[in-house]
Amino acid sequence: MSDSPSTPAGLLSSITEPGDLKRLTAEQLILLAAEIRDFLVAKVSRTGGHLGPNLGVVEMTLAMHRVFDSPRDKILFDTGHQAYVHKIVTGRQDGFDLLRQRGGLTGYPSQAESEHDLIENSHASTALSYADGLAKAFTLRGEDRHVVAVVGDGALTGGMCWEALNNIAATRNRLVIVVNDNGRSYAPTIGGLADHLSTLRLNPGYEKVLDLVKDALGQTPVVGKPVFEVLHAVKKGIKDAISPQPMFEDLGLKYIGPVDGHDQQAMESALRRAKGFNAPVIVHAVTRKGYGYRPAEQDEADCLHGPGSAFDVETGKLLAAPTLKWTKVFSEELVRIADERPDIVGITAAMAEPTGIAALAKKYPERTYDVGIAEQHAATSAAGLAMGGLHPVVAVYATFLNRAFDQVLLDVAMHRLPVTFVLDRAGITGPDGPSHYGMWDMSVFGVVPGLRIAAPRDAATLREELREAVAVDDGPTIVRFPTGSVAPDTPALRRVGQVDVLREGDREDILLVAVGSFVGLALDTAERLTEQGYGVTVVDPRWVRPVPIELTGLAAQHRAVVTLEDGVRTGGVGDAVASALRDAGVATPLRDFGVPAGFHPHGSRAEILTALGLTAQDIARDVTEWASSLEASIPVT
Ligand SMILES: Cc1ncc(C[n+]2csc(CCOP(=O)(O)OP(=O)(O)O)c2C)c(N)n1
Ligand SMILES: CC(=O)[C@@H](O)[C@H](O)COP(=O)(O)O
Ligand SMILES: [Mg+2]
Repeated sequence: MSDSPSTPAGLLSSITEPGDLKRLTAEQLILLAAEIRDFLVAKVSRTGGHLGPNLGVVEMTLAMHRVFDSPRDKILFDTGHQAYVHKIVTGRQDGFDLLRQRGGLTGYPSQAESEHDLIENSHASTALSYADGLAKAFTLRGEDRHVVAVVGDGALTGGMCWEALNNIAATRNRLVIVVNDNGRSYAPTIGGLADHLSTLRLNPGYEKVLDLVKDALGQTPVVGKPVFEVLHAVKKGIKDAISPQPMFEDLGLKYIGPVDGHDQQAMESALRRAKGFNAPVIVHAVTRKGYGYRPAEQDEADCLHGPGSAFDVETGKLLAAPTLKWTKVFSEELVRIADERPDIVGITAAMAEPTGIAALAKKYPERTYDVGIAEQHAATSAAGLAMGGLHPVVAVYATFLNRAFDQVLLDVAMHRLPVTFVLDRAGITGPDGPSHYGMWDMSVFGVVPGLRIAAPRDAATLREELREAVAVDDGPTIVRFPTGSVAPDTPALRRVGQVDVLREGDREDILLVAVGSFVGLALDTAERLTEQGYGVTVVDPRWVRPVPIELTGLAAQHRAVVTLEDGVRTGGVGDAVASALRDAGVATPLRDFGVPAGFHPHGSRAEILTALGLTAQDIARDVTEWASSLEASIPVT
């Protein structure tokens, strides 16, 4: 960047690396922040993405990159959805036209994109643990490098943060924790911690008062120790009077704040002081989610946390016509069930609106619990609720239940407790990338003794299987469905025990077992196989783990079995069906189709499934090739 920065209009285009920020004047930084906000709104309004969180961290991110030296110093983002500004100032402005699209920028930090990025996992409450380890490594290797971790007030409600803080407080490593306190996850952040932070947040920045005192004292001739003692006494008095924050200091952590996170100079001053401590320190920044863009600031639901697609810049409203979403079908049925069943209670992990629990909270606030971003606690708290005679419905995104496996296994299932986990965004989701794919549950939780998993294929079976799930009183259940618009209802021709027969061929050549949202794919595949001359039966087991025993009988009547699931193949439903056939002595050959175990790049759900060969055309081709290899056992007329 030239020594004399370009005209204000082109400031942003002149920023190609963090070093370019260090030459800007205070006035230019204000102009740059405005340009960045315009850039964020312009780009995200076309692609969708996490607008609210990123509008709230503009000054903070600029300050971090001016005070610290990335990538030598490491700046970590908890959850990572608020790293767009970081990407903008680290040479990736051009990539925002393809944000969250296949082949384009990811919506989270990405090591493949930049040496400035580290944490790629979009699951909350991990950054402080990474930071603890990284800071220890720098210290042990004798490297004079700082670690900065940005953690939101929502993420701070996650237990891992407190495990990390407990360890960090026992070190003297160079670690600056920036608490980005905007008072919200999606909705206002809940719990005692949130209340404590708001106590701090609502008091005037005692740091400002302190600076004023310092300035005043500074005019007198420096008298050394007595001045420091006076200053310290004043600071203690101010602290106790204005912003008691023993929580962090009792942990042994230095605390700076609350600081106005939109005051560039104040943020830089706080970060420079924190950097100078050369020890763990918390900088408590108070920000506003959606800051600087009225539709986001005024969005009471979630400050335009993450519009999923293009929206109108004037209003912030999505441009796409609304469709019936799986979540809404669940939400409405849950309220109907709650009307009939006073023992039904709902639990959300800081995602009441996105998971549909909000409707229950609206009608039965006393029977709905937001536990914060705390899925492990949600599962075991649900176990407690069940021990108390209630039937909890825990609604989370499928991917986030991964972290509560032990709780589901031993706190819920081992006690045979009636808890229903409703997993939204199950299967391949898309734009949020691999740490958001809900592809593991049917495999991981499929091994839990006594746990039953339902995978509805449409709205009618979601309602039916949700009711069946909450009727189970001797163990946990999972009901899982994908992101997006609900599939059209596919009525069954008949039901064999638990299993719905959806299509019958003129011969019993191939039994196609379709799991949940893959029923449509299975029916399309069946049509293609029929054109090849095969007789194809399509069935939906509905309850997929444990495998319904009727499948073994149906398999024995056919020459081949094919399974299709929107979940990881390894240990998935296909493997479970194969195991059941072996146990039943049914020798019918089986071919399973599912998501290969791996971290598949982001894109649209359709693009990713196509790339994985999970299309009717690809599957029919593969099945035909496979069947011909079996030849004698599957004659084609
Ligand atoms: C384990 C986990 N649960 C839920 C989510 C979904 N989620 C994404 S961002 C978010 C809110 C984060 O709030 P906060 O940490 O305060 O960051 P902010 O968006 O306010 O900047 C949630 C719940 C997640 N990413 N990870
Ligand atoms: C960062 C995060 O975990 C959520 O904000 C997620 O991006 C939301 O996904 P949906 O858009 O599917 O609700
Ligand atoms: Mg927040």
